[in-house]
Amino acid sequence: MATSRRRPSRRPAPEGRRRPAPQRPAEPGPVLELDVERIAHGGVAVARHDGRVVFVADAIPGERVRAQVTDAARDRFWRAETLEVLGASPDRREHVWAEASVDRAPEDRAGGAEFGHIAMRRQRELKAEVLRDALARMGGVERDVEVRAVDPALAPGVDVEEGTGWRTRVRLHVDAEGVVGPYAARSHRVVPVASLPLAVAELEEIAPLAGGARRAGAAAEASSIDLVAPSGGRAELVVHAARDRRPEHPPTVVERVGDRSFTLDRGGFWQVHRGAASTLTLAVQAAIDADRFDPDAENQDLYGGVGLLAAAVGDRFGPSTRITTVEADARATEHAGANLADWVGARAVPERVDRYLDRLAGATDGATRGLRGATVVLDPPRAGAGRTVVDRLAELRPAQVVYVACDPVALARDVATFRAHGYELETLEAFDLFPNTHHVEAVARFAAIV
Ligand SMILES: C[S@@+](CC[C@H](N)C(=O)[O-])C[C@H]1O[C@@H](n2cnc3c(N)ncnc32)[C@H](O)[C@@H]1O
Repeated sequence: MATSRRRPSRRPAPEGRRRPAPQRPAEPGPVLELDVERIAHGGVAVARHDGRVVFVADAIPGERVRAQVTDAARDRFWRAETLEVLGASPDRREHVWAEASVDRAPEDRAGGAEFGHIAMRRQRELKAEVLRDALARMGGVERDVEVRAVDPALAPGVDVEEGTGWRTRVRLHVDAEGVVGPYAARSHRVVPVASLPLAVAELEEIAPLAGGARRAGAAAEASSIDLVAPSGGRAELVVHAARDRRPEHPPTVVERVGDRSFTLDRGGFWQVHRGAASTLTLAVQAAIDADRFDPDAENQDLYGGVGLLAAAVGDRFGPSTRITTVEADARATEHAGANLADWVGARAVPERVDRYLDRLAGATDGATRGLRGATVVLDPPRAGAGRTVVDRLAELRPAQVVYVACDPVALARDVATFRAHGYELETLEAFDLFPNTHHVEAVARFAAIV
């Protein structure tokens, strides 16, 4: 039922869509009472109004909510934000982050904790549902999957029960008035906050929150502040100006995973949850089928970062295991080379994965034996490996591919491409590496069946 209209707000395209449709200006619509049916990819729930799908934020399947339509520009679906919960789910709880609570006006809700109002067990069930649906709809695979909490033994200091205290990297923004905070959900408006419950304790201590920004040295020209808590060193606060260039020799930090140390640029990629690197190390090691593993084949760690997963493979199968880690970022590759230096069989190649595979496919000089019999670990960014890379990789016929995925829809698309090449999804594990958000990490194994 339509009762009122509110000011327009800019909405990002739904996550997981590879190429967003050309941006249309959001058109605010009515306030509706909605019965929420199920969860969708991207952390929003699905309801219907007059036969039209409405994606509604901050709601739980089974609830009845009063919601403001914030974008009614399309015929096919609208977007809305919960204003009031009229019939609460038994899984609704007080938000773990007061500043992200549904009790606040939607434009004042801090972003980055869009599941924080849902009981942890239900959060994981919803993530499993999204993964299952995506695999069925886009990957053509019916697969039941459980999303598992991080083992507390792998994540010291993290409150696994509450899903708090896990973020080792946080970016805060600084607006024109010098206000420091996260962006509000679904916008680029900076929201001042008094706490960062998802961050590890060391970061909460040094974060310049609730008016402390200028004290902490956020100069007038600062545009963002990065908080970094490496496991092998002190937590650091880094202030960036809008026109900062990446220094030629950026400062480095050390991360420890079991007995290993990894050096990386302070602003370089590292798995964000305090227990993520260990969880993925164990998951990748477990996913590799030892019967299909050949230590002398041209094994690959594609999208390798600073060599975390190449090390996982080597630690399982021995230091003479041949493995090439391929990474587009030259600095990360340099670190990977050094991090894996004590390994006879490891090398690091600074190249884009698509070009690297093209080169392998074209090699006719005997310099490579191709990927026949090889094991490939594939850990692409959120958009997934994509058709070009999966086509090329599958044509090179590795024995098995262990795919680490942080986006269910991108994974499901790539599943379909692998299957079209005769690779079947054999195993699938999922981990809650981003508690209180909608994100989920999956580790899948594909093997050539034809
Ligand atoms: C999800 S991270 C995984 C890194 C590493 N496996 C780890 O767990 O630490 C993805 C990595 O892929 C790199 N990357 C992004 N696009 C790439 C491309 N086209 N070719 C090679 N590497 C790429 C990024 O720089 C990033 O280090």
